[in-house]
Amino acid sequence: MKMTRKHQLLRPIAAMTWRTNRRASLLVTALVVLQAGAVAMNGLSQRWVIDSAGLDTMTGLLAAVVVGALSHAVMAAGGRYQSNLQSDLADRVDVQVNEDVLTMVAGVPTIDHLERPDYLDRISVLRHGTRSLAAAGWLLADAGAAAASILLSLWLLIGVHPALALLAVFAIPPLWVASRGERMVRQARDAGAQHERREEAVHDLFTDVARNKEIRTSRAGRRLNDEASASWDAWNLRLTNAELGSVLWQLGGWLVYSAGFGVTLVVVIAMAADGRASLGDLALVLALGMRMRWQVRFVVDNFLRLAEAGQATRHFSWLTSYAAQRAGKGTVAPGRSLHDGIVLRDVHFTYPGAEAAALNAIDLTLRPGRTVALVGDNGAGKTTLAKLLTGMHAPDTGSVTVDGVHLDALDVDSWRLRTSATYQDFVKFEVPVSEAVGIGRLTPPAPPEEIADALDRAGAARFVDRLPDGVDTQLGLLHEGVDLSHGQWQRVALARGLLRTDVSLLVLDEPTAALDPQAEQDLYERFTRETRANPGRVTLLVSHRFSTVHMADEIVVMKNGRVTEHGSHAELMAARGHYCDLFTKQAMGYADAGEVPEVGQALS
Ligand SMILES: Nc1ncnc2c1ncn2[C@@H]1O[C@H](COP(=O)(O)OP(=O)(O)OP(=O)(O)O)[C@@H](O)[C@H]1O
Repeated sequence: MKMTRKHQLLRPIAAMTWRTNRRASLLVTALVVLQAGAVAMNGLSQRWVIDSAGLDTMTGLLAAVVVGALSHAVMAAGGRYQSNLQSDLADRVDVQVNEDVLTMVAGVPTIDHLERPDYLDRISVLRHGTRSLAAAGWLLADAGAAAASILLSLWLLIGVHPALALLAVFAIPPLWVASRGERMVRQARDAGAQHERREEAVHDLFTDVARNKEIRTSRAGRRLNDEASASWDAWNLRLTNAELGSVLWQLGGWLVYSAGFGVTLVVVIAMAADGRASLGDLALVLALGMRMRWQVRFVVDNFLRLAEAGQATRHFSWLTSYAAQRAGKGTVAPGRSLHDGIVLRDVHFTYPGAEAAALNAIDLTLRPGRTVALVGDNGAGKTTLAKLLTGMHAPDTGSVTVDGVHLDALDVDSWRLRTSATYQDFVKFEVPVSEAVGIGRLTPPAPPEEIADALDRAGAARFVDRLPDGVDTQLGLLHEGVDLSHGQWQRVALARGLLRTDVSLLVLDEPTAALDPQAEQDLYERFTRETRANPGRVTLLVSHRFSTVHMADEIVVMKNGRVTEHGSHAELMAARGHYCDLFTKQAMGYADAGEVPEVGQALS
């Protein structure tokens, strides 16, 4: 990673630390600077003490003892106090960095980063590394102070004999091998992120009631766990090997330093023996040499931790620039009422890593005031198209425009204000019913009458009235609430999607998959009537049931990512194509079961 990028990130981290606690930040900075001088002063005082020992005057000895005591106090007590303060500050900044990461992850308008394994790996490594990232500024300051202290020590050593500067050369191998070892560990950690995610995902399977049922039935629990554990163990072995390799390299580096220090001592002892150096000089070299070993070690350790922070820093920088790149261009979405509608021109889209395109050459105009039904077999591309329209994905080529403005040029928040959607993989919010529905409002809280209206339009009012506390009933077993049937949960999700009525685009992606065909048809008829009364809105109904969408103003049939038929029910029936074929089969089936009586009329 380039230094400039690191600096770009260190600045906000430093600013966050400063904002968190100014007094503590100032105190720690002062202690860092003091520490840098204390080591050299300590060595120097030892020389003064020894050199003053033979003299008549006590003043020099006293001054040396005071300097020595002070520097020792700064190193011992100050060091501990400083590290406690630093750790406390880093903890608080960690919370802030974590929040920033989550805000960025959630703030990226598209969802590609949540579907791509390589991006998920980066986010996972970053989320595990926020603590080291938060401490990065102090690590750098400490390493800088230690480096300054080493230079000061060197200057004092050169005062004894210039050749003693060679001790600095022996400090290079430990630094160099530390960097090499760190690279090995970092690569192993990056490579293992997917195993870590997998292990976590498997553990989640065991604690989630809904998924746990399936695992128990299929008795797949042990196998899944064994597989995830095996892949985790393999990665752990690789990480342990890398860490062991790193330690061996460091051991080699320290052996070189120790040998150099030994040679230095022999030289100074020889100098003292023939009178070219005093006993004080010998004490100084001994003290500084020992301290320098400690200081180099400190720089190395900080460097290793800084490199770990660097790994998180790289991913943080990536996320920051990715989020900035993906941010809306700032054009505010056109007014609530659409005029020209939403136009897709030659839209192609392939999921990252997928071989086949999910959408292929889509040309479609969704006109305001109309309900458009999107039908097709499983995997036809219906949900993908819905996700493109709500801005979750951007087309690879082609364009999506809203009243003539390109969707990727729109301010995403303003477009989200104009859209509402219910997806087939809805969320079961375990909160009171009113909140589970009220979350659908962008500026909470939702007034009770709006919630009641949404529940009514979603066909949920009746069963909610029967709940122990009506709309105040706590949902879900997690908080000792009431669990609902899957269809009831789906109706609550639908009410959430229907809460906002001032939208330009309403996407209902199989919102009724858990309901019977008759209930689905009733709801679809209602949405179609509502949209006709709302001439500035487009409602997109996604369904794989051909028989329940015949009332829509337009029906779009999709197959293998392409639009194969498009028109009104009557037009498509007259064309006698795929739609006519499947509609007839499905409608007949339901009519035989007496579920969708209107279908008979529609067929005739
Ligand atoms: N996140 C994803 N990553 C890779 N491929 C995906 C992803 N989501 C969907 N696909 C693929 O894209 C194609 C279209 O999927 P899509 O979910 O849009 O179909 P659909 O018509 O909504 O199907 P269904 O009726 O089953 O919901 C499928 O081949 C599917 O495998």
